[in-house]
Amino acid sequence: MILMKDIIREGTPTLRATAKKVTFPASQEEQNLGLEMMEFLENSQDEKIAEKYHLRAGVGLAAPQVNVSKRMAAVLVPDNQGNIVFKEILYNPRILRESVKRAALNEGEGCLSVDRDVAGLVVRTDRITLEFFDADGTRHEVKLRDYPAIVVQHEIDHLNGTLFYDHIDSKSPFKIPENTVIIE
Ligand SMILES: OCN(O)CCCc1ccccc1
Ligand code: NI
Repeated sequence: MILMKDIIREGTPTLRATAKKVTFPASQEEQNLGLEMMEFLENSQDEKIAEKYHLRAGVGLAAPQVNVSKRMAAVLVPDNQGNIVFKEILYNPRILRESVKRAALNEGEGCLSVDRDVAGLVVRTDRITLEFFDADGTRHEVKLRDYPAIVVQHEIDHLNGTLFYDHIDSKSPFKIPENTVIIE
């Protein structure tokens, strides 16, 4: 199982690298990694298991975070009632369309690879059309908005070596740009 010790932190080069596309069908190793990343998210969101294994709660995990520079990520997004609204293992995720409207989480963002709080709004796209492939190479296209869309953008950033705080306006971190919805 993936533990916090397996998650690389700032300063580890892979976190700033551009990850490589997966070719299909994904190898057994790539399929196992996808499932292990999803298992980590489920464990991290289970109070008892998270406490037992000292896991930080995560709603997403990208392969570069476990030092594998491949374009794959797992997302497990709950709503405010704890019901899962988006659960996928994404291979070669790609944003096809972005709304003009922007969105940011009211409380900012964090990252399992960043062991410090970085305050400020992370302004992203409110609605996206996402293309991704599953382990068999089957193409999927889904429309996402608000929190699930924010999480997917955070994970795709990891595949391009971008971290959430790269988006924060250091001069005025809490300024709300035009046409931006704040998500509680
Ligand atoms: O890369 C995933 N990870 O660092 C866990 C945190 C994910 C995440 C946190 C806040 C907003 C969007 C996504
Ligand atoms: Ni992250």
